[in-house]
Amino acid sequence: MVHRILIVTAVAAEADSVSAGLGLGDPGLLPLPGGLTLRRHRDRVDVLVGGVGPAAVAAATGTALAHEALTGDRGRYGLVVSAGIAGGFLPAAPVGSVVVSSAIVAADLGAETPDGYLAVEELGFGRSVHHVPEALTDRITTALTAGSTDTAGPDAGTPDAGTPDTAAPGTTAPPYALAPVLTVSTVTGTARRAAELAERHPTAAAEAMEGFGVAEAAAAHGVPVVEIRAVSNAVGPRDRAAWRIGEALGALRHTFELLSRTVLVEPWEPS
Ligand SMILES: O=C(O)c1cccc(C(=O)CC[C@H]2O[C@@H](n3cnc4c(=O)[nH]cnc43)[C@H](O)[C@@H]2O)c1
Repeated sequence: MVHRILIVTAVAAEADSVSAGLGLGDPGLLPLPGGLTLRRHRDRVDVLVGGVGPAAVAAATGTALAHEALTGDRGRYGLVVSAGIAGGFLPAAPVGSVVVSSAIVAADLGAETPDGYLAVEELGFGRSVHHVPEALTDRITTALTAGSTDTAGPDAGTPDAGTPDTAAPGTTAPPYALAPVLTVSTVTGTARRAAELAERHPTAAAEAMEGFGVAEAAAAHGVPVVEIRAVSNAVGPRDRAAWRIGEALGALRHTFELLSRTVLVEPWEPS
């Protein structure tokens, strides 16, 4: 049996981009407890607006996962995806590019001490990292690379391919990076904080506010999880006017267009 896929975003604009990219037509609307609504596409892919921040989205994702487990005809979801826009660390993730998570990291779940930051593991409880199965990221990056070479020539699809043109669907595919994505409860707004995070997580390519919450809920239900983010702004000194939300939403849509031809048609199932 092929399990459904659950894609969770923070806000409706992100869900609209994902849904448009899927190209599966108008979804059916399925009310869930807690005032949530699942957008069900062709009985295969569910898109959920889960709210901003790790706590809201963990509650929403947990509700959807429990609902499927208790009332669904397929037992459980086969895959959960945390999707949306994000801040990007330069040079790995310029505005308009996409980051596929190799790991989902709670970057502020721990304790400050006079000697520096301690993650929860170092405090003796909990976890701050979810590793994403390589078999899953391989399938995703293969699809994105194929999409890039289809439409944009040999350099597209590599992390250092540079800032793409505005990502209108059907034109240049966004370049991507495969790297850890950080989850923060507070958007980084200073160069000092950005440098702290980069020092602690030198391979991270993006920060957003939901991935770890989605991952905790997915892990509690034994479902694999990946985070896919389109970069709207650089991580650094706050400049909200510089956020390129339209460009990022276009890249998000294009990414799901590419995935819907492959990964989301033949869903990855853990062995
Ligand atoms: O105003 C709009 O039209 C609009 C459309 C789509 C999304 C938004 C958001 O504000 C989404 C908030 C969401 O974005 C993530 N995000 C984006 N950049 C960063 C960042 O630098 N650091 C942390 N998070 C970021 C985050 O996941 C928020 O949930 C507005």
